[in-house]
Amino acid sequence: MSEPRIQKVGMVGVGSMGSMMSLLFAEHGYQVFLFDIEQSQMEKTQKKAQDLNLQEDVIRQDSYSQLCKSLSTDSQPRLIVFSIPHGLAGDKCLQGLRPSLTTGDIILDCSNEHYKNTERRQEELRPHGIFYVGCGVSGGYQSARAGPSMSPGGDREAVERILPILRIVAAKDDGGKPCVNYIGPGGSGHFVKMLHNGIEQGMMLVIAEAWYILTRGLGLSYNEAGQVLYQWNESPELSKCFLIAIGADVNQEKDEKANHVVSYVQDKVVQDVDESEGTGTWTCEEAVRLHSPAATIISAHLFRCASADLTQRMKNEKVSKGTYATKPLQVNDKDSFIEQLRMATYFCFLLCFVQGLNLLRRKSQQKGWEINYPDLLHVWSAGSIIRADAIMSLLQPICSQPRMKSDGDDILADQTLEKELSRSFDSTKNVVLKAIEANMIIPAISQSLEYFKYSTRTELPTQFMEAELDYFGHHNFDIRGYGPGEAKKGSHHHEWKPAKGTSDK
Ligand SMILES: NC(=O)C1=CN([C@@H]2O[C@H](COP(=O)(O)OP(=O)(O)OC[C@H]3O[C@@H](n4cnc5c(N)ncnc54)[C@H](OP(=O)(O)O)[C@@H]3O)[C@@H](O)[C@H]2O)C=CC1
Ligand SMILES: O=C(CO)[C@H](O)[C@H](O)COP(=O)(O)O
Repeated sequence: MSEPRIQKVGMVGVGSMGSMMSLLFAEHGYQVFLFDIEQSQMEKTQKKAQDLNLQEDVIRQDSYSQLCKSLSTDSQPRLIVFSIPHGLAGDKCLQGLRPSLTTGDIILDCSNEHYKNTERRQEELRPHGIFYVGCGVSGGYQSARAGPSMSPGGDREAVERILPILRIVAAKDDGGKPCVNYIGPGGSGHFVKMLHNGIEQGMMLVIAEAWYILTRGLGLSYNEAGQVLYQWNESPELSKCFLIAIGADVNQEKDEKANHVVSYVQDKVVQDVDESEGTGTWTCEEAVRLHSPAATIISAHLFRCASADLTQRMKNEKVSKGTYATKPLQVNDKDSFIEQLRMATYFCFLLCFVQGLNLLRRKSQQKGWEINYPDLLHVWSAGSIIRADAIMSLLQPICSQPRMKSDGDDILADQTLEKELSRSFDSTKNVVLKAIEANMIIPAISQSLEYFKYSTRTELPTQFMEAELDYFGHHNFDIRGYGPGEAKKGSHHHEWKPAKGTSDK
């Protein structure tokens, strides 16, 4: 006998994302019961539902228990979707819901939650037969309304039960295939979304630096910079790249007084330092813990943190008296430099994905998640913030190789990818050279270049560092010429300078 079809959805948290998802579910024929600790959010959502003639199906609730009662039918399961801040909010929601939850109920947490919280909650609820699915949702509030990219992870049986609904509401690729797939057990769905946001941060800084070079370095007007980005978005390497497409819009947008909106946006990103969002910080923590050199992603995160404290930057600038101020870029041929900048953007975007996927592979191996990478790339191929048609098409076959599943080489060892990176390498190098001459701010572009160089070379300055480590710390080293050896303590020590009063150690 087939499972009874879920017809009602509980939505906890109806802010930017939750309100739009409520309308999305309602539009697809589900009855949606809302609960938010902020009354005004429920009112606003109901108002929007009314405007869309969906008021019958978007119903406000006064408590967690009322919500659960309204969702009850003769046939299980009940589905409750979360779209709330990370951490404590999720625990409070569960505390409120817990007395009303019964066997078979499914919580679908569509918030950006730390995967360890997800796994803790799964453990707590599992003995009671209650399922907790951690689901990444990407695409911002516009996609939450039109159909987001979704990455659910947790108990397979529970995910299979709700996949039919998710397939209805999720973004669709050009062939109409829903951008939602089962990611894996435990907290893998939320981990994957965290990583998506890490890649997103890297890409966002790369494009922000390119914008800075175009406008501050080459002196393009916002309209002209917008035109360049529109063209890039149609170019073979960067085709249909969401962050470039919206970057073009951002440059063109004017307010009612015909001023460019972007011209008065303060230059600081604050959600990492006020901790309203955690995914960037968590990605960096994971990269460090997993010894995975996600250089572009980490540099983007640190840069955002530095940007947030404008007061301090102002003080620092006063001390340096503007000595390091940005200067116009010196280039002979503007158009050909813009083309080099486009290729540099491509180079760095590719490396954001490489760093993210390599990190995920390490985590997947550690946790035994067995992530299906082609399926994951498909999830990100429409609706998501990091969607980028040409890059996804390039990565799909690379990520389909069996080595992605085993403890094999990293993605950088792939020939096809190497071809793409090597043909954009010189452009990137020239952009870095010119930008540095002009005191441009390019942490993501320069770190991408450095990451690529040190990841693909066999002779590194660590030769000297390892010698110094052995000099003062007796840390040992491997001998050159005898193969790479393993990533563990070498067998050789040289007595560079015996400690006081000793002739040997
Ligand atoms: N905005 C975006 O583009 C995206 C956001 N996300 C994630 O989705 C989640 C929601 O984001 P967003 O909609 O932007 O956030 P909002 O702050 O706009 O909405 C969250 C809502 O949840 C409410 N809330 C907090 N605690 C509880 C609780 N215990 N019970 C019921 N409601 C509660 C909040 O109320 P109050 O304001 O009073 O705290 C608020 O109204 C976050 O985890 C975010 O990281 C994911 C993808 C994209
Ligand atoms: O999850 C998101 C997009 O995918 C949200 O938009 C989130 O707010 C992005 O913020 P951050 O870059 O700080 O993680």
